Amino acid sequence: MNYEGISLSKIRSELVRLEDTIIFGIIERSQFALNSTVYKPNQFKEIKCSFLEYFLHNMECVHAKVRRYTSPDEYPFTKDLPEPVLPPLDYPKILLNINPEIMQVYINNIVPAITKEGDDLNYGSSCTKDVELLQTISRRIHFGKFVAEAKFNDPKLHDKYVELIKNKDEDGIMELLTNKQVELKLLRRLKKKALIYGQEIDDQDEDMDGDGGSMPGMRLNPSLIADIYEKFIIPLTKKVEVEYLLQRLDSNFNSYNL
Ligand SMILES: O=C(O)C(=O)C[C@]1(C(=O)O)C=C[C@@H](O)C=C1
Repeated sequence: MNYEGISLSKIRSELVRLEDTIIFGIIERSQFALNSTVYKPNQFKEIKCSFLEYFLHNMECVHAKVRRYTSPDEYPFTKDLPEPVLPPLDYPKILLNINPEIMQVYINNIVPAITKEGDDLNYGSSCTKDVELLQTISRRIHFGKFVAEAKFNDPKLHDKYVELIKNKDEDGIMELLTNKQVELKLLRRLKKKALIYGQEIDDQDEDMDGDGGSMPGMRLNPSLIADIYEKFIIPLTKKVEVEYLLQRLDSNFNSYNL
């Protein structure tokens, strides 16, 4: 993906599109039990790390070979990955990967909130869904770098950001980049989307006899997605924005050319 010339409104529309992928990812993962075995090390013969890390590392090896992690919006969760077999592309390399923190939040807070406790032995299926969801959440959160660059380039705010960055004023940067109205709109939209996407649609819901029909069943609690965004996804995106901006005036910093 090429980010040159991309505006804050275009970046926000990509964040809106990613919401749909995250909601469906959550619905998909929630059909399996918590399966905590897959998140603990040394559970299976010959696998010292957790089954999820083993699964992720194997997938990321293939993706690294096809240059996935040279793209500015893709970060791996595991280390010791092979070099790409494709020639490198000329992207600025920003050293800002909060995937270790995203992984902790995912295992300790998100999975327990979206699944039922217990073990249904669907380890491979659970991890397939975990990997898809983790990658999308990570992409969404690291998009904070583009949001931050767009805000830094806003002529009305630029000088203020420069001053705050020079003073290393993290709280001031956080306050300036926060847009409560955008956050509230986002949380309202997520509740609506979760209500619609989370419905069980079956033939019996059709109101053929005109008696008003019955309420459709829900695949998840409609406020769950908004809660996850409010408690984890938005704060981590803002953390990425602050960390990006704190590096923004370093002499060796290669910014995105938005
Ligand atoms: O859209 C923005 O301005 C962002 O910075 C992104 C985001 C978010 O994570 O959705 C984060 C901080 C703002 O307060 C509003 C929304």
